[in-house]
Amino acid sequence: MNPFSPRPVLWTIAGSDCSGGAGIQADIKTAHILGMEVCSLITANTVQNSMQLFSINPVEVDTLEQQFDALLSDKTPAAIKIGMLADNRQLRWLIGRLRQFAPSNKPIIVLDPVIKASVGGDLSQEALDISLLQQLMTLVDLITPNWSEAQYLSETHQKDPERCWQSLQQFGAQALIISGGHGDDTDVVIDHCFFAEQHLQLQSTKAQTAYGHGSGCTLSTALACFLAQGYLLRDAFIHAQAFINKAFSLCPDNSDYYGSLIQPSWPVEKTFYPRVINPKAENLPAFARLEHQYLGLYPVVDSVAWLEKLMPLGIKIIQLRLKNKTTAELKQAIKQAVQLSKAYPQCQLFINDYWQLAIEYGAFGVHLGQEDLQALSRDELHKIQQSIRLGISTHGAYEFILAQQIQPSYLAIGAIFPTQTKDMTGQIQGIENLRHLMTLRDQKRDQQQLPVVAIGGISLQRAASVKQTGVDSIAVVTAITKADDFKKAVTDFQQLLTVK
Ligand SMILES: Cc1ncc(COP(=O)(O)OP(=O)(O)O)c(N)n1
Ligand SMILES: Cc1ncsc1CCOP(=O)(O)O
Ligand SMILES: [Mg+2]
Repeated sequence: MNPFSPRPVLWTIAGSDCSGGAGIQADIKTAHILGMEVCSLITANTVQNSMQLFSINPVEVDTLEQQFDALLSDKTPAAIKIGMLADNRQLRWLIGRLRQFAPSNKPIIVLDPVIKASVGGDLSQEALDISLLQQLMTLVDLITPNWSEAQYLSETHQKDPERCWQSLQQFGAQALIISGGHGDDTDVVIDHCFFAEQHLQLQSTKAQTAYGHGSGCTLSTALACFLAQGYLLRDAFIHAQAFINKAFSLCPDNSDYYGSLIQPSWPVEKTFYPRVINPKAENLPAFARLEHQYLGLYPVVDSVAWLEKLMPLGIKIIQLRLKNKTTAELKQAIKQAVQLSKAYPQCQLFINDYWQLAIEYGAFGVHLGQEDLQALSRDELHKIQQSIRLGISTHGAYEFILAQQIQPSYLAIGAIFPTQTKDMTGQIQGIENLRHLMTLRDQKRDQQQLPVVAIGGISLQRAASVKQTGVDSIAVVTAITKADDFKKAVTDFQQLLTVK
């Protein structure tokens, strides 16, 4: 992060915890360390310590109203995190204010519906009206209750994540993250993330420490920060969980003293990232390896004619990416491509999308995207594993970690830069993110690391900065197919990629 570039603004609307661990104090520490500028609207000035909540002391709605107006004119929020609300007057006021945001300039809003203090005791002066809470829920992008709050809000009273989500969705919630940190006796913690039809689950090792005061507020604020910085929800989910895991790792083991969470730094190291729960990949053998770890230039082309022009140029990996073709055209092209590749044994031919045809005609491998993978059954994935190599597209940390668990032959990360070739809205990674993803690569298996390919908007000028991140290959479409002189473009890329 460049310390001189303006930081996006986060507003936290929450209570002050005079003991410093939770509430506004946790939010400010978290948002600051995650690169945000923080503004605070304090709903109550609580009196509490590590053992007990003594009093709440709500702030007048009129003060909150003045603060809201004062900030709106010069500290426009990229995100608002809502924590403790002290009474129904505050709740009603906030619903009214959030409704005034026009859809075009509405900030990301994350609601942490804190109802009980972790030291015990209700955090509201009066019981918050459940129907008002449910109205508030419809105005936010994400809610982050713990288990007891999720059951209360969803009126399910069961520890069943799917049922909680179904019920909250009916009340109008758009996305839900239930952190599994509270309650269970097992050594692992499962966190659930729901949005639309998706249910993502992350598994972490349970922290052996009593230092957890403020973990709920920290998680919720970290999520708001990552979302404000443009991460998709699935990536905000996994980064925020890694951030919390690292925070717990900094706290003393098995301490009797009930202390506050220690907010760590970002970016977070691989060891703190959770496992993605993915039954399809469970106990699947690793896919066959590529023949070279270092691959260099990886042209992705849309015809056999291009393969004919490029294969003789000393390329080690190439892809046939056919779109909008009839079955007959696909069969003919894939068959010809495989025949052609026999004359260039050093060149590993991948077929995009059409795994059955790639297997049928004996291609070296197949490249599949996330949607293709989701459509596959476990048996089909196993069949591909038995027959051919597999490359997988990933777009961000969640998919990168998920795809590594499948142990494919290589992984692609994209789009690194904006591209004209494919609609990648919301999925542009940038160099910094690519660099961080490279640190999340698994340990070597039999002396070899999983090869990583970068793709998307990579020109010759941009290739040097991509190479510096440590990727094993750079995949390009237009930098070759739209070059004035494709042979020169190939040579230039190859030179740049082979120089140490
Ligand atoms: C090397 C490489 N990386 C990514 C892709 C994209 O694959 P996918 O996500 O399946 O999208 P389509 O290419 O099918 O549009 C790729 N083809 N190659
Ligand atoms: C297929 C694909 N997948 C992610 S970006 C991309 C297109 C890459 O094309 P270009 O190199 O022209 O940007
Ligand atoms: Mg595809």
